[in-house]
Amino acid sequence: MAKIDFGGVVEEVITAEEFTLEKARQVLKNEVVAVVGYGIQGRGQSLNMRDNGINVLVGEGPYAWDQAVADGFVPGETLFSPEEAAKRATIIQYLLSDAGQKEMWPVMKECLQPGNALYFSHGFSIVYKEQTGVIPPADIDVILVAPKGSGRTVRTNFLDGSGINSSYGVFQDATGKARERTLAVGIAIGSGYLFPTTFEQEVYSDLTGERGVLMGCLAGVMEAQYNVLRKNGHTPSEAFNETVEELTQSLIRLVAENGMDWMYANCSITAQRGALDWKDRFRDAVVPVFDSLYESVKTGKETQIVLDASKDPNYRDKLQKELEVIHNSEMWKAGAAVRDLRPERRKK
Ligand SMILES: NC(=O)C1=CN([C@@H]2O[C@H](COP(=O)(O)OP(=O)(O)OC[C@H]3O[C@@H](n4cnc5c(N)ncnc54)[C@H](O)[C@@H]3O)[C@@H](O)[C@H]2O)C=CC1
Ligand SMILES: CC(=O)[C@](C)(O)C(=O)O
Ligand SMILES: [Mg+2]
Ligand SMILES: [Mg+2]
Repeated sequence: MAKIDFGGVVEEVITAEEFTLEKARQVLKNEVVAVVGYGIQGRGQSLNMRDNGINVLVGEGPYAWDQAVADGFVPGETLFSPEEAAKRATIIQYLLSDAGQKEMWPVMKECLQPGNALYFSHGFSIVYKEQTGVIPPADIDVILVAPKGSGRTVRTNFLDGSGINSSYGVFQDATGKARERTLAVGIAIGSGYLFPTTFEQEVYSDLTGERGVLMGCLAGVMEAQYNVLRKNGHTPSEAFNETVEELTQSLIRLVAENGMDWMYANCSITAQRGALDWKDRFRDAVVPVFDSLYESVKTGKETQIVLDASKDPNYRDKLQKELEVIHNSEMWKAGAAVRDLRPERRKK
């Protein structure tokens, strides 16, 4: 276990160099892993495990059955209904959508055998058990590996050799092997390192992060700035370039490469001075929003919103419409035009 100093706080992380793929294969050699739910995470994780030589079954309904077949899973051999896959496995990766996990739980519960491991990639079902009803029997392991990125990236990073970071946790250790099983699966799905968490810390931070800086806040502040520029007479190309394109094509890459100060260090004095002054104003302005977001996560209000929305049979159609509004907005149509003009795309 590597002890790593994260800005003065020492944490123990598991790297793929310490817990090697060879070791993961050894730990999992007598296990059958069923990935129940061939969605965004299920697909990425099962393909990576299969490529890593793990014995993987997929459990899926009509929703993504054809995709699983197209990816080489064979009906009756490596592809089954969710119940059948779960019954045949020793480690059950429960990767239905969070609302789907609640819905299917009465059936799934009956498929679990003593000594199985029930695996999640989110603390949602377990932590909000009053709302989901997901209460596993005492004689199984309940474990978590939560990749910190989209399932799409879990796969593409695996294919380009870079990997993804994941958090891991054990909620219930019935076999005495829960931790080892967790780490083995974590490495097998393509994690470059695994940092420790609990189901509760994972779900609180994840729900906050995606509603906040990673997705909701990011989209909101981009819209706000774009609209102000447009209101003041700037063209769409200018407003989009100054709000999104320069970020994704230049500045955030510098942050990813070497940190925030590196990005500042590589911009003009003019930009540095102004941005450093404005940074604190923006931070202070959004603190109340983030406080109320965290509260809404902790109290289960966000959970209820997700569960209620997913119950609507028209949810996917409604989502499609919401995404179309974004897609068809001037800002994101301008974005499409700007992306097509990137030198490397024009060369094709
Ligand atoms: N999407 C992502 O990249 C990430 C997802 N996670 C977690 O991984 C788990 C799986 O999430 P996703 O891959 O996004 O799931 P998803 O939305 O892609 O759905 C996975 C499967 O769930 C079933 N399903 C979907 N909606 C359903 C419904 N309303 N009722 C019954 N079944 C339904 C379908 O069989 C589908 O193939 C969740 O716990 C999620 O929070 C964690 C990290 C990132
Ligand atoms: C990709 C990820 O980890 C998210 C944003 O938390 C999610 O899709 O739930
Ligand atoms: Mg996440
Ligand atoms: Mg999430």
